[in-house]
Amino acid sequence: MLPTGLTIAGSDSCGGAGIQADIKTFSALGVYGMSAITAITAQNTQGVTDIRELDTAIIRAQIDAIYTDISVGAVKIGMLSSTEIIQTVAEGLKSHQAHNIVLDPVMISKSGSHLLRPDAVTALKSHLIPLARVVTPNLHEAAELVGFAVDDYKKMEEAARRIHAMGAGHVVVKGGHLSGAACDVVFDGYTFNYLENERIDTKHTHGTGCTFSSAIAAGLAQKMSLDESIRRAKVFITMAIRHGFDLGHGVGPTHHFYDFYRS
Ligand SMILES: Nc1ncnc2c1ncn2[C@@H]1O[C@H](COP(=O)(O)OP(=O)(O)O)[C@@H](O)[C@H]1O
Ligand SMILES: Cc1ncc(COP(=O)(O)O)c(N)n1
Repeated sequence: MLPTGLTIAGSDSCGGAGIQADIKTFSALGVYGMSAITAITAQNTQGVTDIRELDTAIIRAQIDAIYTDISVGAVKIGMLSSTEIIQTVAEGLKSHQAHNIVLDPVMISKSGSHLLRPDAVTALKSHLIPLARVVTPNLHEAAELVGFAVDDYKKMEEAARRIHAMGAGHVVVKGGHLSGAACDVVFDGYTFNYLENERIDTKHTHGTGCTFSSAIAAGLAQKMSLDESIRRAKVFITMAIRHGFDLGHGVGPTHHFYDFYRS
C-alpha cells in the first residue's frame, strides 16, 4: 500500500501551484495523491485572470467521498477563498476526525490576486488553525493573521508564538520573501528552530508555498515525525526551486520531478 495524501485547495490552470503542485509533490515523494477542489483559477505565470469558487455542497461531497472509502494519511489545505468554504472544510474534516492537517493559509498569489477574501481571515483563525498540526504562513500571511508587520526574525518569532496560541500544533513562518537567506522559523510551542538555506537567485518561484506544505504533508503520510517531515520538505523545495524553469513569460514553476527526471 502506498501512503495517501489529500489536498484541499484551488486548481491552478498553469500547473505550478495549487492542487496541481500538491499532487505533483505527493507523487514525487512517493505518496498517492487525492484532491478536494475548492475553487478554479484561470491562471498563468503572469497572473490570475478569473476565479470561480465551487459551491460548498460539492466541496463537502468530495471530502465525504474520500473519507468514507479511503484511509487518509495526511491532509494539506491551500486556497479556500471564502468564509463559507472555510466552514465547510472545517466541518467536513472534524466529522471524519481528520488528522495530520497541514494548513498553508494561502491569501494572495505572487502576482497579487486575492485567493482568500480579506473578510475570511477571521474564519481561518477560528475554524481551521485550531485543527492544524502545522500552519505555514509566509511573511504577508503571518502579518494578516497577527495584525502587525512581519519583516525580521524577531517579528517572525513573535508571529509564530501568536499563531501557536490560536491553536496550531506547530508554526513555520516562511522567510522566502526576506532579503538575504531563505530562512524559515519553526515554533513547536516551546522552542524556535531555524531552517536556513542560501537564497537561490531566480524569479521562478510560482508555487513554492504549495510545494513546501504538501511536501510536509507527504512526510506525515509516510509516518515521519513532524520535524523530519519539515526538514525533508525544506530540502525538497530548495532543490525544486534550484531546478525551476522558464515556462511562459512570467514567474515560472519549480521542478517537482527534478530527481526522477535525472535518474
Ligand atoms: N529564492 C529562494 N531560494 C531558496 N529558497 C526559497 C526561495 N524562495 C522561497 N524559498 C523557500 O521556499 C519555501 C516557501 O516559501 P515562500 O516562497 O515564502 O512561500 P509562499 O509561496 O507561500 O510565498 C520556504 O521554505 C522558503 O524559505
Ligand atoms: C490555486 C492557487 N493556490 C495557491 C497559489 C499560491 O501560490 P504560491 O505558492 O506561489 O504562493 C496560487 N497561485 N494558486
